[in-house]
Amino acid sequence: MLEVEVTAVGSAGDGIATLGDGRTVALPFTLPGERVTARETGRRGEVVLAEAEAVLQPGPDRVAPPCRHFGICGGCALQHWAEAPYRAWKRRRLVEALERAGFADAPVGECAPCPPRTRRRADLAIRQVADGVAIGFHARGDARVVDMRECHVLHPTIFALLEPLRTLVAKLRGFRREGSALINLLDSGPDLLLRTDDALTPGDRQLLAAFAAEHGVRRIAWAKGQDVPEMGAQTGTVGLRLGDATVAPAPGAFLQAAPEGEAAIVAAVIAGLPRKLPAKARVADLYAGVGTISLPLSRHVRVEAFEGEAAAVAALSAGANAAGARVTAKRRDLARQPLLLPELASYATVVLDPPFNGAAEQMALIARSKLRRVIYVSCNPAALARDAALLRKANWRVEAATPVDQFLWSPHLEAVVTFAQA
Ligand SMILES: C[S@@+](CC[C@H](N)C(=O)[O-])C[C@H]1O[C@@H](n2cnc3c(N)ncnc32)[C@H](O)[C@@H]1O
Repeated sequence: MLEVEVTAVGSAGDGIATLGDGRTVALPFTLPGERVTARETGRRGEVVLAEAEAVLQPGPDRVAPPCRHFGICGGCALQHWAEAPYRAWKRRRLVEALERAGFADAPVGECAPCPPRTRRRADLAIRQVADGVAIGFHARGDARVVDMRECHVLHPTIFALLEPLRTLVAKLRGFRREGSALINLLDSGPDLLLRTDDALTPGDRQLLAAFAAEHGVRRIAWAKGQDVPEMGAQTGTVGLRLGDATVAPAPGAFLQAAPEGEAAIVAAVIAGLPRKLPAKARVADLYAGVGTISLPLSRHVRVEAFEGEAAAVAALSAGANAAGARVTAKRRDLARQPLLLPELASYATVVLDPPFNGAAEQMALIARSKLRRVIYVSCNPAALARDAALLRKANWRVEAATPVDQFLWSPHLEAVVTFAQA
């Protein structure tokens, strides 16, 4: 048994303390200023992992977590922390990422909040359990599924589908032991991608159709395991408003996790544009998805969007064309075929919003380019630090940096950073 004083919160959201012999110990659900007793549970590299047994002296910023599943559910790590220090910690994560890249004293703004119950995209696990069907996020640290009876991050429209989904899945012959439900809340209502572990029967398909009609779900796509999804039931068209266009994302398409987060990202990107843009100027939006950034950006400037997924390119092109938006979308694998120096030179600015692992190949070229300005949207401070270090070496500076708390109560951080040539 250890007795330690917690001094900080680390990047995974765990309290951090230093042992007498100088080793670092990570203690989930503890906070700075707390004295706790703890049991050692393992190692992560040099770090000792431990679970707090008792909080001998609670910290000044400890609050009652609102959710009954907190501590068990893997969705949230920090509900026990008061809002102001929690948000200051999220901002600090961006400060530290930029410091690691070599940008000390970067102008980092306040953290843009996303309120509870605004998450519009949920990837939920489904399991057969002793007394029925469980649906929810995975438990913290293991593969169990938390059968969510409340959730303070999901939009209420998504949460309201969970109980009827339990009933539906329990009746499906095509469900045996496990599956998943990816729900995107579009402007046309919830859009469901259901995966089960066996083939659907004709009776199952009727059940899906009845579910869609009863619960206002315009489209249910279905797949066995990781197969390509097929249509399970459709009662109408799906749509999501982006800028002046309406797009129809494919089932399970990437969307920013919360509309408030999306609005903060788009506002920070637009604020990062050069003040004067010639009439013929073009901006490249890399890793454009269905056009979350391209479409609102096209109100200000002509946009060329690049994206690796064919379905996203098709959705973006169709939406942009129907609305007459100034966006052309092209499919391109930016890891294998990053934009080359002459291509980069043709843009007034490049915006990029890469996946979790960042954009090493593309950033190496951007760092060597004649571009004067790059706006980087990041969902992973570690990848941002690696990618930004390439710009630092090439003498760029940070003009603005905005942390966005898109994943409330989790350790994840979204950020928008505008870099300019020094
Ligand atoms: C974080 S999402 C951003 C999407 C979009 N900007 C948005 O805000 O909705 C990353 C996008 O990068 C795409 N992507 C991943 N790897 C890629 C690659 N090698 N080349 C091009 N696009 C890729 C994904 O399909 C996804 O749409």
